[in-house]
Amino acid sequence: MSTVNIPRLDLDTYVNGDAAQRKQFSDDIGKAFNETGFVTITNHGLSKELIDNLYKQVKTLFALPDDVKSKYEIPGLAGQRGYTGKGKETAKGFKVPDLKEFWQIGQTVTDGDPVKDEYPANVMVEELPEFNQVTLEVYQKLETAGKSILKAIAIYLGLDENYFDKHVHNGNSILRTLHYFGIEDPDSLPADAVRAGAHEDINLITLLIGASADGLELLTRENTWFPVSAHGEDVVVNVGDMLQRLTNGKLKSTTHRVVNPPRELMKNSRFSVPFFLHPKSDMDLTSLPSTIDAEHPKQFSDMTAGEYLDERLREIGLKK
Ligand SMILES: O=C(O)CCC(=O)C(=O)O
Ligand SMILES: [Fe+2]
Repeated sequence: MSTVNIPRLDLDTYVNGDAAQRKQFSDDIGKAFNETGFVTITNHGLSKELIDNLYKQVKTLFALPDDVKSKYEIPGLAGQRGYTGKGKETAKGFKVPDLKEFWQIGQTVTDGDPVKDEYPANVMVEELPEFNQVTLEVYQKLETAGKSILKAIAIYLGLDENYFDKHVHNGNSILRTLHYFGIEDPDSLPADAVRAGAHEDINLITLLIGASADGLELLTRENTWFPVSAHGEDVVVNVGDMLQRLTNGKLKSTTHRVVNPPRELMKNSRFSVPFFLHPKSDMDLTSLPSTIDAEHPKQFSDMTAGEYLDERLREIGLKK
């Protein structure tokens, strides 16, 4: 039997709870991140209206003609802002690109902040002012939820509750709106073409809206695929490689993928919106000494978040 512990946790019990509720949340998320690397979260601060409007905007964006979208595909940005077209991202170790197109929004930093010059400006969709406005609001709300989750994780790790704050303040996080496009003729595809090939996320944690649509699966410790499904507006949260490195593998960056639907449903699109919570590039990802002992020898080389991101963007074909 596979050990698949994906608890459904109420973030409000951490943010506004009493000491016992906060401790319970932190224990529960820590345990799940140690076993399976995934939880689902309720009361994350995004209303149903906001999520519905987000999806409305995302569908409108991807329905724009390809020549309009490609005007927002900006060379030199490694897909980190604006549009990335079909066939551009290939999961590490795969030959055939994923069956998706996406749009990425990054951090908004006020003038005068030292990281201002590190980040490219966001790309605005001229045709859809509401897309720009709604995605900015979603970015900020998911960032706030993510910061609270990192506080609970810090406590689980025996660190100061505010350990992550200075690293994620003005961090290099990305909101990705994703379209897995419909395929009219599945026979035209290479045999191994999938919506999203098996991969691990690069960042600290990922908050995903939209796993209510089928397709997302995680790889269990027994090497079997297990479907991840969220209720309604719940947000799925998983550990990324940066947090796994920092904790010497105590928190698991679990491999996941998005499978193709049955053949007769291949013509239907799927949309999803992950928020990849990144620290600033100068965060040291060297494993915490408390996570290294005789039973758990050091697994990873010492790197900063910026060095690690650069290496990974090259591996997935976004950076040349
Ligand atoms: O579309 C999904 O459900 C998951 C997307 C994902 O894993 C990713 O973009 O890293
Ligand atoms: Fe992912």
